[in-house]
Amino acid sequence: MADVEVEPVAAKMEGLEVEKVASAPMEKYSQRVLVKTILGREDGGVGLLGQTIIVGGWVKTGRSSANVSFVELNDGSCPANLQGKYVAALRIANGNYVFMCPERIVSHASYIEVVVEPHIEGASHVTLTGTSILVEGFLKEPPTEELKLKQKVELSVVKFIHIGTVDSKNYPISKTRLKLETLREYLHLRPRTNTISAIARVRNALAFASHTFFNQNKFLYVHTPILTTSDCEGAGEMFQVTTLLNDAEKRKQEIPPTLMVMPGESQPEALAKAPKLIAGIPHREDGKIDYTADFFARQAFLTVSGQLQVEGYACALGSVYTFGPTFRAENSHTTRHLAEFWMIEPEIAFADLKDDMNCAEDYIKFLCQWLLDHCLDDMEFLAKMYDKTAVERLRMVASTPFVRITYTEAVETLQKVKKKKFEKKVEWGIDLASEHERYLTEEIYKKPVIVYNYPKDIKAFYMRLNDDGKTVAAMDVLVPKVGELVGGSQREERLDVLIQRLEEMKLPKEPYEWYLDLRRFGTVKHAGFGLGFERMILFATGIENIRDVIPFPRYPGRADL
Ligand SMILES: NC(=O)C[C@H](N)C(=O)O
Repeated sequence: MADVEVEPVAAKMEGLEVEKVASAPMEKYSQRVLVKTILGREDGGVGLLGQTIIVGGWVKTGRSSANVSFVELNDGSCPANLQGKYVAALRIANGNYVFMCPERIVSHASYIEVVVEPHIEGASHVTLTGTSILVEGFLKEPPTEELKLKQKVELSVVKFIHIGTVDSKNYPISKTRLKLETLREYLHLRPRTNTISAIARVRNALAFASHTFFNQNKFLYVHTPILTTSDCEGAGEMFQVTTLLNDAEKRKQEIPPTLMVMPGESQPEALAKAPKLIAGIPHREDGKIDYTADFFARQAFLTVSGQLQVEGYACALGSVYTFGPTFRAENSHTTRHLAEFWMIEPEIAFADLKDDMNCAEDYIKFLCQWLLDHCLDDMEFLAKMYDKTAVERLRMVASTPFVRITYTEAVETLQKVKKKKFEKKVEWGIDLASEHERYLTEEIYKKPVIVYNYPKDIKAFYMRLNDDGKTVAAMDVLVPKVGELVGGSQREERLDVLIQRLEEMKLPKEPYEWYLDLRRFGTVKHAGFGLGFERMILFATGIENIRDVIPFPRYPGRADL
């Protein structure tokens, strides 16, 4: 509830019945009522007639003539929807009603008309797209029956509390429909668009749903580090951390010896060359500055996955998960890769691959159902604009058992495909490419597919070796539109086998000593997976490019803003 209850004086002035008005609460920490608080009510705001309220937002579109001005005010609280828009519409007039886009607004209380008498100060400054306004007015009934069909309440302006003008010639997003690609140039302004704001709400809902799912199932949320020396995937796709302390003076301090690894060099090779300090800067024996040791004279990287660390917590607390940004230094320019992306990684003690697959399937279904229950307006808007099948897909995924096939079966199935020629030939042992993954889910099974028991040579060292000696207990969840959504495995809990796997893969043992401890001291079978959060949003919304589903995408060449 608001601490400030505005007296409905203006309503009285209009001769409205104001004895019994429900109140539209102001935001607790903001000086306005959200449009959603009014229009999101079941009665479309009727119970609030007579209330004096303050709304605030940014003008979406506006028009004015000699005696009529009209703007749509977007406060970001409501989804655009199929019938119209959840925006406040401002009309400055004392004459007849003017509709902005009547055909778009059908029988739905999706925006508020805000009527301003011409004498109101500021009335002529509020129509430009991008203008911010905070406006006080009272809710009244639209004057005609026809209008009442379209909206239940309108706001009659008493005064403008704030007007933030806009330099409209230079406002980059003043056009109503800009391509998503163009909007990427304005990452700071694009959340004002219907699409990006809908995606932001879907993203928020999926994050909340994730925490809900894992907490309901008694998983503990663990924060794993961003800076680490552990290469979880052992693939060397890590970004290195350097400091801006290039000034030798600043470095004239005792810096401990460090391990130096140059590109193309193994850690043992690097170890063989003892480090030297010259003017406080770590130098290699060959005289070159050791730029790799720039995290206070040690190496550090941005994490590729929180898995290894979260395993430590699983091996103490049972079921845990981590959720945070992860980084991959792949020079990928596809629509499905980012250099910085978010991953949700549950890890379960006393669990095997089957438990892992069950958990992943239940979790994905839960997310889909959550969007249907909590975000349908946004989902329908996105479906209408970008992918007609998106909502249907959510319903299908939420209610249909996923297909489960081994990698070997997947390869055999793909080899039988006559209709399509794959760019990459399907042979046992290959890493399935996106074209194969999508063919399985979109053409053959038409639903999510879990492929498990992959060849050990294409998977990470930590995955449990199967009895056949050729495959590991890994699983990927593949979904239509996206391909791989989840990757996970049962972990190798046997110390000797794990050491052997590290050796086979020519990975140094030393950096993983702490990880091996988890097998030395009270090892248990355990399993986990990682769900690429942005890929989940792509899959849910049908948006084509992953750069549009994260607020500030980072990809090769793009880290500004
Ligand atoms: N937690 C996981 O199993 C995810 C896996 N480490 C990956 O990055 O794909």
